[in-house]
Amino acid sequence: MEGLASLNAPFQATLFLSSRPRTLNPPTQVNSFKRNSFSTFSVRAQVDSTDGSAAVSTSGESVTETLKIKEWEVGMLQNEVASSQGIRIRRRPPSGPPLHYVGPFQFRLQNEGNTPRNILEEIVWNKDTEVSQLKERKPLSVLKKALENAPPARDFIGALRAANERTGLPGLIAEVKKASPSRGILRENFDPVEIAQSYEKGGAACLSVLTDEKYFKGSFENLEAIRKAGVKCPLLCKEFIVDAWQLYYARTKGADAVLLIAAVLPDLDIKYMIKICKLLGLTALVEVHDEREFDRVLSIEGIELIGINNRNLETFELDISITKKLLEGERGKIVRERDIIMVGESGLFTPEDIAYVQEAGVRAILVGESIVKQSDPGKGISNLFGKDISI
Ligand SMILES: O=P(O)(O)OC[C@@H](O)[C@@H](O)c1c[nH]c2ccccc12
Repeated sequence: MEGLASLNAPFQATLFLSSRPRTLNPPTQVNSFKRNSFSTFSVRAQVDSTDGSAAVSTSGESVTETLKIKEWEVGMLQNEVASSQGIRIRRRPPSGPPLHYVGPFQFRLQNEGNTPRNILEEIVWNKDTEVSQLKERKPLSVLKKALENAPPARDFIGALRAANERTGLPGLIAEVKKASPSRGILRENFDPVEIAQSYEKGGAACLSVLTDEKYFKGSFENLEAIRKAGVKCPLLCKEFIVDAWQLYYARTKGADAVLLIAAVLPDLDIKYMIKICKLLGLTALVEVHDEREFDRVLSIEGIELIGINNRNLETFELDISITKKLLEGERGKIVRERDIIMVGESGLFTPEDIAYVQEAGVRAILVGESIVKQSDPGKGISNLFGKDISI
């Protein structure tokens, strides 16, 4: 039978036999964990079983178990809300997939519901775990104190507008990027501060610094070091934000802007996070990849900066005509009327690419691979634009 991979019965069995009341079992139907088949029936089944457990349990472990089941229920309901907004990326329930029992054996079935369906989902699930661990070490109260010593936030959008006006070309957000899951290692000899300084000299308006370690080989140390080295370009913290705590964390590390990905965050989360960004002086770059995400984001009040990612983060497919397609017609008109700055992201390599996305309506671009791979990244900027934009 497929999926009995993580059967860890012998060890768990002792635990189970010694203290676990049988009535604590979460619903055993495997399908109930699948987002789309999460039926009212299965909710009721869990509630019944947890109620039952409360009645019989006196031990601490039972209470923990009950809480875990409740957390799991909330996680599933959050996924339902996200799904209704067309978000395909599911959030992992905080306590992980439910356990199943056969006699004294306890195991987890690997199935569609508890295995990430694509790389973006895997990254987000991993980030959820990572953030909950970091949060324990640095609770919000600690971060709020640390904010007092954070360097002041700088005007990210102002820098992009100024560069666009000065050069007549899209303002450049140059990305300090060592690797990516789709391209592997981009640069072996990677000195983040040197790269950042070279970008600044080459005429970048802002910088983007990847902070995800596991998939992009980035770090918050890189962000902090670049800020501390005196680089004047405002800094985007390029992270997978799943929790408002990360906004505070990014600010304490010297970020001036953060990325919010519409494929990951439901509308309410984006609205809430934009409010917190404003409180902290952070600029939010909200990223979209298709019409539905773009429409959702356009309906949110206070949006000033939207990125169109030409790369699909679920499949890695790259197509720069996405920027053009999304800015055609009514959406482009709304953007111009509201003076929203659009950023063309990913897959830009040549002066022709730049001209193409500029023609489509972007006033800024976000570029990593094509410039970070050059031995002199600052010169890479001149190659990208077909001219020196530092003067
Ligand atoms: O290296 P490229 O193709 O020039 O892409 C840069 C940037 O757009 C890309 O890194 C990116 C855009 N949105 C993201 C979200 C997460 C991780 C990475 C990204």
